[in-house]
Amino acid sequence: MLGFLVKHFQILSSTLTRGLLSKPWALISEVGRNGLIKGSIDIVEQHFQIVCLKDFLQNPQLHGPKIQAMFQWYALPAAEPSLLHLLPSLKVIANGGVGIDHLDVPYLNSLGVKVANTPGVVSDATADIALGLLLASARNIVETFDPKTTCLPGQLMGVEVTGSTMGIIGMGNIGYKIAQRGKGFDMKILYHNRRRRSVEDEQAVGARYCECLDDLLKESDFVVLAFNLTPETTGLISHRELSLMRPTATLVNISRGLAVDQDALVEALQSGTIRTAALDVTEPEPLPRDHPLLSLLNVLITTHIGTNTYTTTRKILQMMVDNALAAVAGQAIPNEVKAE
Ligand SMILES: O=C(O)[C@H](O)CO
Repeated sequence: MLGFLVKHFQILSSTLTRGLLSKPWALISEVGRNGLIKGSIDIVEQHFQIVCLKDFLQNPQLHGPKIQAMFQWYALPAAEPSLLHLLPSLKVIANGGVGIDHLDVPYLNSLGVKVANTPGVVSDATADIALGLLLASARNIVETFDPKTTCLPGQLMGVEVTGSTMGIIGMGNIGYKIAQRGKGFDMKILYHNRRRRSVEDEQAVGARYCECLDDLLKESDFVVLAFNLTPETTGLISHRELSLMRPTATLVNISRGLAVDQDALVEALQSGTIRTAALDVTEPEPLPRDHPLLSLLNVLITTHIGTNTYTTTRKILQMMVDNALAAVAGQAIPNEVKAE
């Protein structure tokens, strides 16, 4: 009997040591955006004890000193500087997604907090949305989504995607995936990027490098923004750039709302300087109900859904966990974002 109890006590204590008790604490900014993260949160719970921001804020003294990692998503309450003093043991902010424009990396680093993101895994789903927006906008898919009516010949005419020219600004992982998809539509691909891609990369998708952004704007039927938001790219597309685009052109934005001067865009859409815009990102998100962009018929807006698939969300969460575990263990973080 004694042997039985000792054995079970050993099993129980080792389970507790490996399991619940040994799990580091993590603060999670929100659980449940569209239920997607909620459905995948088990990935985090396997390795961390989590406390939601809302619960944490009710009693910050309770868990604050224990929290070593913070899981963060764009468009959800970012790590407020005022929060950070409540988290003296914080080692890492593991961001879900590739854009980290909402985080002040040098400041966080100066506090001893590292930042990590999830490049690569977001690219396919985000490129799919870019093409989805492009197609929907070109062919009036949303405007004509009414099975009770028939569109007569000559009404709501779209523009041809096959064989058209797509200019991609920002040819990182996501931009390149967009180019691959464009190739499937026999599109002529132009791109503008800080660094030119290799000749092999260009040949694989038939892309031509435009060192001069103006050339790309003038020649493209579809201009797709796929760059990271930085001080240099903030407001990159404004009055002058829009005026260079074709009156038949569409602007697709899957970057960040601040990449575009929205007032200039409203004017360009109202005056027919460009045909349409299709935006997965706006500033702010969501737009206030009385925002002029929402009253225009030639704009299509989705709600920052670039990465919102079950498959991609799980991949993102797994990568966030791997980044956070490495940071907590004091190891090299696989996808640390270093201050420039
Ligand atoms: O930055 C990204 O990867 C996406 O915008 C996710 O939010």
